[in-house]
Amino acid sequence: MLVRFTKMHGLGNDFMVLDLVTQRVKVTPKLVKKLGDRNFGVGFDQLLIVEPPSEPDIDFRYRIFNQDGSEVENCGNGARCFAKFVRDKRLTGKSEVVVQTANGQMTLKIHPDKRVEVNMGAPILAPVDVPFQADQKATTYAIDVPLSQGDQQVELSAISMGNPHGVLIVDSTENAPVETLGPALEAHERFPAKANIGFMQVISRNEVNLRVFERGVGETIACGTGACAAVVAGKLRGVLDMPVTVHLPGGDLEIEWHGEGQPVIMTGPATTVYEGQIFV
Ligand SMILES: N[C@H](CCC[C@H](N)C(=O)O)C(=O)O
Repeated sequence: MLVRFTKMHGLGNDFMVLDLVTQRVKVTPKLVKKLGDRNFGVGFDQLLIVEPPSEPDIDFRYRIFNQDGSEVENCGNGARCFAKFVRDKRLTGKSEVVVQTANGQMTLKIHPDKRVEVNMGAPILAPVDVPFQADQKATTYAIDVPLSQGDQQVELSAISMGNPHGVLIVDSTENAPVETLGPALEAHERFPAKANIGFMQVISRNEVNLRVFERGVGETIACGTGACAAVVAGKLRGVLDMPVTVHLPGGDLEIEWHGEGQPVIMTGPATTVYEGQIFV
């Protein structure tokens, strides 16, 4: 069967976007891995699925699959591309849409300058809900990491933006141990659902550099939920004021968060690269 798709990216975090409002495809982890393969398929960090809503007052259902086939709860860069996609494809005439994800909902707004503002909802900080194993909620946690060169203890924040994140502060993102600590922390036993791991360098009270080792993918050149989690961690640690410019290898995001119970607001670009068709 021939299926239409759109290739998009948010700061280089790249996506295959499938409209399952006007098409029908049975999405399985096996199919996701085949489509995500950069040699044998389209190739992407995540597959984004646009579906009709299953609840009132919701415009679309937004489903996200990582390149490894795992279905996940949120994707911030993908949300901006989702907003652009449904507008460009005339699946909606609205410039502000409400989408339902696996465990929440978000509001996506397209600005006149084409940047997309996403109300990501409030961060989740209770360890049990991240999920992260800890006796009680804290701003940071000490965690022992088994590495080939011997155990290392690191300090990190554990935050959910619908999906789980661990955030470390490093002196420099340039020489941060992303390749070693990234996979070790992604699969750490204290993150029972695994986690995305952010390495944040604080440049000023309103500016950070960030690299993210993403769950189910590896290091990506941008991570929207990772940028949100990093700003939440920085504010909780008293080192950031709002708004914050987050410099990712793929470009910049503007993030704003005004404290517990408040939503995180992320603003940034969304880009369409090409339209395609593929046999599934
Ligand atoms: N790898 C993430 C999903 C994609 C997040 C990222 N691409 C973003 O922009 O937020 C996870 O397993 O939770």
